[in-house]
Amino acid sequence: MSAALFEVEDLTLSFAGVRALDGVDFTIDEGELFAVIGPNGAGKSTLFNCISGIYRPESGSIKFGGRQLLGSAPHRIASAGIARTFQNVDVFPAMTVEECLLLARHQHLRSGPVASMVRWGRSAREERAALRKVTEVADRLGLGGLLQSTVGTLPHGIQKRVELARSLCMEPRLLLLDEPVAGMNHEETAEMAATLSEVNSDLGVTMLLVEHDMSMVMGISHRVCVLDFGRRIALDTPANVVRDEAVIDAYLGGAL
Ligand SMILES: Nc1ncnc2c1ncn2[C@@H]1O[C@H](COP(=O)(O)OP(=O)(O)OP(=O)(O)O)[C@@H](O)[C@H]1O
Repeated sequence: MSAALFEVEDLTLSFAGVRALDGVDFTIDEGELFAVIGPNGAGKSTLFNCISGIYRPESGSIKFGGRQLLGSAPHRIASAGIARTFQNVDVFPAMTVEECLLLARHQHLRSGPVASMVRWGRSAREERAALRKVTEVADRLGLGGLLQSTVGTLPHGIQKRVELARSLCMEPRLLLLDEPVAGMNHEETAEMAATLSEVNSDLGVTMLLVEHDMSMVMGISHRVCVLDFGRRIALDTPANVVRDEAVIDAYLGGAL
């Protein structure tokens, strides 16, 4: 890990007088697996929506690779190298896994529509490269044998994997993971945690994880930021965060 890849400074946003984010600061290093936790209503989704350009904060700064992201449209933020997954599975149920992943990959194809239709020259090469990338990502996530399966017929845990694969096909430098194990059983959760760890360490994808499953968060994260009522109340290693008095109070000792 070296210089900070991602910097959030003094981020503030209110909804009808409720401070959803109140002067939040943190940085994420290149290669880091960084988690944000907090009780319901702490501001985690608001933070994600500010980073992906869906909400515009009242004040503060969000920098990625030194570049200011505030004011950029969501598609520009995505093409800058920030991909995200959603709390609820957000995949096209009628598509095959392969089609779903190719669609994500198409963001990287530079050929115009005419060349794409006749599939020649650069377009044909890009198409082959896209298929190679999709197959490589699918194999890594254990989806290699399911490329021709229809997404909507697959179990929830596998659909969450397809969603992760889709975001990895975009080759992000930063991956925002919104509750990646929500609704998963114990076994699926353990498998997803292992996959995220591998993707982080083997592919070097920097990750910002929001998750309620504390044992999963504490097991795979390098550092954990804790929000409560929109304020950062702790930022430390998992081992120190679980001992932090303010964190224990915010969770009433229940979740940790
Ligand atoms: N679009 C909105 N309009 C009004 N209030 C909102 C909106 N989005 C969030 N809030 C409020 O902002 C605060 C933070 O909500 P947020 O959804 O960010 O919390 P969270 O930590 O993601 O919670 P959860 O764990 O339940 O998903 C809450 O008080 C919430 O009611």
